[in-house]
Amino acid sequence: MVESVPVHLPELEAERAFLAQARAALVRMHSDVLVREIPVIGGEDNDERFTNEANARAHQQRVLALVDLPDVPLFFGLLDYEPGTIEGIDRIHIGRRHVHDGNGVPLVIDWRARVSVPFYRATAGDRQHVVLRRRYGFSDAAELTGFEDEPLVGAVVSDQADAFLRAEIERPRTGPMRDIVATIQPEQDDLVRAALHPSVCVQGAPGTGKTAVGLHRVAYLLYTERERLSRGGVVIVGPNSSFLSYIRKVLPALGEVNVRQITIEELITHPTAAFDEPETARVKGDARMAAVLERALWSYVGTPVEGILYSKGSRRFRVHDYELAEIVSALRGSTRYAPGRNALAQRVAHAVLVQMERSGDSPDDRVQNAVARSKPVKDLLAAVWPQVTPEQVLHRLLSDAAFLAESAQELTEEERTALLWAKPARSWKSAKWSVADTVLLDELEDLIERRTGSLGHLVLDEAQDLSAMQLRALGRRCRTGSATVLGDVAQATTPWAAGSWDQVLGHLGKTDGIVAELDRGFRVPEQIISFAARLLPEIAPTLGVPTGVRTVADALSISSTDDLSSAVVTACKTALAGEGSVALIAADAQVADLRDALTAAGLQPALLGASEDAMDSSRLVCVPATLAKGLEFDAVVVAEPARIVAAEPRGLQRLYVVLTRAVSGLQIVHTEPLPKALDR
Ligand SMILES: Nc1ncnc2c1ncn2[C@@H]1O[C@H](COP(=O)(O)OP(=O)(O)OP(=O)(O)O)[C@@H](O)[C@H]1O
Repeated sequence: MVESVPVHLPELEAERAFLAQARAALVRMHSDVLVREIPVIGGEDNDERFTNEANARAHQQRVLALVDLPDVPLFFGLLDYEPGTIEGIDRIHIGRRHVHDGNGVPLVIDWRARVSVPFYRATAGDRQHVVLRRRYGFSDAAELTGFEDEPLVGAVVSDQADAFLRAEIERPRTGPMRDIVATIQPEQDDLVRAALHPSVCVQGAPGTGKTAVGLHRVAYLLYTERERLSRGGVVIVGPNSSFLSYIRKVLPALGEVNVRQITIEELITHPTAAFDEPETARVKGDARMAAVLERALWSYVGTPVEGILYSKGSRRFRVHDYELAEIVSALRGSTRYAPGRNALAQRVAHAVLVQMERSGDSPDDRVQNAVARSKPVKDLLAAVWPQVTPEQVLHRLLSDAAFLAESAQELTEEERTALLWAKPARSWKSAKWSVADTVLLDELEDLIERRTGSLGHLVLDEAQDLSAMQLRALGRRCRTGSATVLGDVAQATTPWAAGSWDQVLGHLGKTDGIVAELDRGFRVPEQIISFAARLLPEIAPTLGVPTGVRTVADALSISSTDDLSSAVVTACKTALAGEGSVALIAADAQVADLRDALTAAGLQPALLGASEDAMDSSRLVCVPATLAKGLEFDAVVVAEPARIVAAEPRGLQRLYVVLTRAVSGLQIVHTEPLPKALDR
């Protein structure tokens, strides 16, 4: 959104009048929906209640989607088509949603519609029937301030789009992330508009627009596949609540209010009360754990050593041990654990029924069910196919070294030792589970009884940090749906990260997914990205060096000092003299002291993670390094890189994340030497 674009005034006035007309039309559309009666089906059975609730929900969402957000411009672009290309109209305004007048004549066309595509894709060489593209500038209050025309025929000025993009990227940040719908780039548009199936996986350097692409893709898919997706729903999984809070406004601004944005812990809803050492968490997240859990669970199924005797009146029916053994062995592994148990009871009952028939009876299903529930059969089940809970199996696995050794042949002895609890809880009921444990419990749950239902679409942001077992748990929730997987292997900070993107897709159960790469960095100025990229040979040697699309004068400064606090205060004051958001990022353990120093200097910094709206409430935010992922600020001050590196096993990756958060300027302040890779 460019604020001052020189334009011919009467035409600007006409555009303003059109904007006012479109706004009035949207208000009317909103009030039409508001007063429209929601159809109610009579009756109180479950189907009718479900339909009535679904209708009410759909109505509510439609009402919300039509709210005119005062600070979001209703359109951002315009296309003039060659006459006759589209029936009835040659000129379309493109906006975040569709607006029509009282007669159904479109005033603003949704950016997701097919006729809007050339706004993002047409070039002088491939005009797609477009003769002119117009881009509008708005003030922060969404007032139309100007526009810029890009003719695609005749004398073509080629750098206008770039200037517009640059202005849009550099518009000072206040509060949460905003949409990029006015300036989506062609390589991003390819991914945004990719079909629902197969799944898409995007590897991209910092600031290449992965998160933006994921969010706009969701909006696009909800537009083209609303019916299909409304059944299973769409979920976006992000790394933590600060990140989710940062992205929360993008989809509503695009008119999509019905997408859950949550962390993986919120998706796998098992309470946690324990923490793992990194090596323990790594082993628990390893794909080999799937086989370990499967073996552990099935080891509960034994071999019958004696037959059973079923009595009915004075008659006795016997099923021999070898017959039982045959039934058990046929069932073992051919179904999930719980249905296998039920099937065992039914097959044994059937064997009894066959004998009853042979002796002249004609028993029916009810008799078979009665036999399946009888004491001899129950005793058999308890002995050879006992009922188990995920908690029981995992508790035994993590506390019983012999059981673990038997179940976990694929792990090394050191890995098994890392798994065993130092002080096991007495019973599975009192066990305290860690985050990694809850994922194992989730796997066991599915081995016992298949999870039903599937999301329509799942977006995984910062997916490079997920473990194989987490990916399996996520994939189970989206068995028939598709996924958008976003990440950067150079930013993998967890010791349990699953590995290459092909492996990630494999664990997720989406082996048909396509892997694409974004390599133009929009956020970070070239000088900063090439400085941060000095770390790449150490942290991700296979990745190419990213490029920045912009250079910014004096974007990077590095100062060595004896007094960290006062140097940080000075750097933050310098940054605050500019426009937009400012972050101080430091090792988690140093944040409190530095924040005190900033407060003492009268700067009133907010603390990220302390409240939902930390990034909305103050221009200056103190950010613990472990929460910086996915975020961005106009200016960033990084304190003591060496401490950030020393704080964790993948400290260099963390530093790479931290160094790539700035849109305009990065100041590095240090007392200790910089990490070797940077200090060239
Ligand atoms: N086409 C675009 N037009 C305008 N701004 C863009 C465009 N693409 C990306 N940006 C901006 O660049 C910044 C980085 O985008 P985003 O956060 O999506 O990148 P990312 O690849 O997810 O980064 P990271 O790896 O650091 O999480 C955002 O401010 C985004 O709005």
